[in-house]
Amino acid sequence: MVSNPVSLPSYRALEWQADELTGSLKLIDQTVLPTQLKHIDGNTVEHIWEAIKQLKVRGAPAIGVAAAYGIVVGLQPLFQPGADVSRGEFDQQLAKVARYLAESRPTAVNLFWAIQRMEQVAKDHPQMSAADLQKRLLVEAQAIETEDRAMCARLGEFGASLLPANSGILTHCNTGGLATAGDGTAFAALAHAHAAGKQIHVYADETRPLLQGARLTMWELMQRGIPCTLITDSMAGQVMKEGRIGAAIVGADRITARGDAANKIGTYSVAVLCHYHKIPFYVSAPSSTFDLTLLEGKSIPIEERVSTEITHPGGVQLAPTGANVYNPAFDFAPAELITAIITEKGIIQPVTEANVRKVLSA
Ligand SMILES: CSC[C@@H](O)[C@@H](O)C(=O)COP(=O)(O)O
Repeated sequence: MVSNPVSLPSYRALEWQADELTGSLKLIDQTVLPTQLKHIDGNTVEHIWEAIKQLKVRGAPAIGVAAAYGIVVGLQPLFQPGADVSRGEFDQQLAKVARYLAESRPTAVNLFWAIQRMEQVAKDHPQMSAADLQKRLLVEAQAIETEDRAMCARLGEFGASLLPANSGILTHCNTGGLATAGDGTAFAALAHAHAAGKQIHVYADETRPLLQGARLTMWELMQRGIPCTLITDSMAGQVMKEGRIGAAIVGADRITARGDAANKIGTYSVAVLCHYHKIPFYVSAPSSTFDLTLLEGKSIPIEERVSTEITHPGGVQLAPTGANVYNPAFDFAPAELITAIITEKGIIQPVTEANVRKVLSA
């Protein structure tokens, strides 16, 4: 195992900021990166909902952390100076805010996992006053954030141990510090392998249509001094055929009990290409990304996004007015195409239902 310590990125996708009475969630607006490093202030639950919906904050783990803080922010309006908030009133607002946030995006299960975890705190403390419970919920949101950071570090260590040295590594979408509270999932493996002197060179798919690879992963790789090259999604097969790629590693938004892994659209193509070229295809995700209530990838809800993301990239019209568009934001790689799934609890290999359940229950 590679256990070289890796420093965290200097930028933080999300940061809780609080004065004595209220707090808000400071977010990097990821829609304007890399040309602008701009922050937004998530000081209402509507702001946070919008930020998730519009991908200002994105990436499965980061969405979960943002939703946890979103619950705290959504309950704050109850506590006006002098207000005596009853527990009934508090529970009603909690349910409302939880339902609202759950409607922001459908695929990343970390969103629902974090919301349920926050709601469970209230269920576990039926006698607690509203004011104390509000404080306790903030502690829970902070714990979700801290745990995510620790999970990223483990994913980085485990992932780096699998990556071949002196090799090109292909990645898709963005799985770094911008997508998590820490160093990332798949990205953490790249950062750890680089820090350990493995001499890797990262090939980043641009990741159509919203270009998380070109805009965000390239920005993060360059910020961290990791050697990297940008390619379009359609070049992945060619760079593999040229022998430039020793492994591919991606993140996930939801992984089923049998190990089918949903991730950004285009991931399935990468998995198929890896299979054809006999290149290991790794998925890296924390346990909060697993949905053991689902067996097969085809049951994962796939978000469909607006057609203008394809017809008008960056606001510039590219397709004829009125063109029919299909815009699924995710696909899934079936377990059979995944060499191993890296989790903070260990490496799942081969990817079978029995192994998924065994590693996750460790
Ligand atoms: C650590 S992030 C893993 C995934 O969430 C990531 O690969 C991805 O697909 C993100 O999609 P996005 O639509 O940008 O939220």
